[in-house]
Amino acid sequence: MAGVFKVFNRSFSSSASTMAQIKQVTVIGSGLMGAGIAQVAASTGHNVVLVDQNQDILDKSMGNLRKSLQRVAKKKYADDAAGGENFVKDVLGKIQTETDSAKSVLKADLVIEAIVENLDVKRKLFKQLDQAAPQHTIFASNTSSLPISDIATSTKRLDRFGGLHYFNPVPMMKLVEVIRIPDTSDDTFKSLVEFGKANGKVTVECKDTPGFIVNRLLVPYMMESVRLVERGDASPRDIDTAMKLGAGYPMGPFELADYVGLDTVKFIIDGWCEKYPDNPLFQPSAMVNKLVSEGKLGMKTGEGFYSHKK
Ligand SMILES: C[C@H](O)CC(=O)SCCNC(=O)CCNC(=O)[C@H](O)C(C)(C)COP(=O)(O)OP(=O)(O)OC[C@H]1O[C@@H](n2cnc3c(N)ncnc32)[C@H](O)[C@@H]1OP(=O)(O)O
Ligand SMILES: NC(=O)c1ccc[n+]([C@@H]2O[C@H](COP(=O)([O-])OP(=O)(O)OC[C@H]3O[C@@H](n4cnc5c(N)ncnc54)[C@H](O)[C@@H]3O)[C@@H](O)[C@H]2O)c1
Repeated sequence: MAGVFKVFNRSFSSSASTMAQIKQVTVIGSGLMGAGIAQVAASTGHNVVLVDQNQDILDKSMGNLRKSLQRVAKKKYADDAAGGENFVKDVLGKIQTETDSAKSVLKADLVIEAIVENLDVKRKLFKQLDQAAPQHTIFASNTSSLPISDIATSTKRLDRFGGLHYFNPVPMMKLVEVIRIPDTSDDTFKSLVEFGKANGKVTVECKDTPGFIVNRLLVPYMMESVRLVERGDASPRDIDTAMKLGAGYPMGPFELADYVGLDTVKFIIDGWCEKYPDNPLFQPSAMVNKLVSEGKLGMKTGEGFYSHKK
């Protein structure tokens, strides 16, 4: 057993460290995850540039971000409304928006990518960023399921590349998975761990393997739940009730799939099935495919396994 744990017990020499302190963060993609990451980074004192494809998307994201911040403030400053308002104002003041991704990284210590789960699109983005960003800038992807190495090889900074995997909703979920590829330097890895901690999160380390820790367990569980329904064994509602009351999960698998986004779930399972076609845990589902083809992506479109229309 000792050998199994060996890789995770590396010791780092702090005296030789050139570990960068991360102050300026660029978050690319202002969707569900990017907006949450920007919110948490700014709430913990970092200056953030939030990037998306156009200003309309960014304006909508900033609106969602403000609402989320107000929810946090309501709790944090329960008896101090003015303090809560100042908190929201201060955090928003630390976030700039930008539509030009090359320009957005000019001063960045760290770039966190949270765009669509598509390898070619991510590689194209990082190749462009690699030419624009300063030498010291660390790159990280928030990918749910793609190999970090496959994304990193689009750049010439493999030693300054890693994975930072946050969870949805970012302001509430306490975990960040930190992924290193064989070329990630100790200093880069340490900086990523420190950044996760500076965000107020608990960090865990995992090798660059499909789904890292959480999704490697969670996604097959969600797909197996769908297969229960496809076989006619139980309804989504009953499965959700069973897993909440019988296993203590905060959401059942169908509520969670709608929350994560069925498009994201489909991207993940299709990608793994293509790469590992013989793994029975990585098989796609006709039911998920149909919902996605109908544009029923879960909470973000108002309908998925459930209707979320108000
Ligand atoms: C696929 C990817 O790669 C990986 C993933 O991300 S997998 C998904 C991981 N996430 C999960 O498993 C989430 C499971 N669900 C949960 O933990 C909980 O249901 C939850 C934290 C989302 C919501 O909590 P819950 O008690 O069920 O609901 P709710 O009453 O709406 O929220 C409780 C409090 O959480 C806070 N909250 C929830 N969402 C928030 C957000 N987006 N921003 C700020 N605060 C939020 C609020 O303070 C809220 O209190 P409020 O109602 O007074 O505003
Ligand atoms: N949804 C989740 O629960 C979850 C959790 C952890 C990780 N992730 C991962 O995070 C990433 C983002 O997921 P999401 O759920 O936030 O997606 P999303 O669809 O909500 O947001 C993606 C955003 O990226 C923008 N975008 C796309 N291409 C871009 C480009 N070239 N430049 C700038 N912006 C671009 C889109 O306009 C969109 O606003 C994915 O890799 C996903 O797998 C998702």
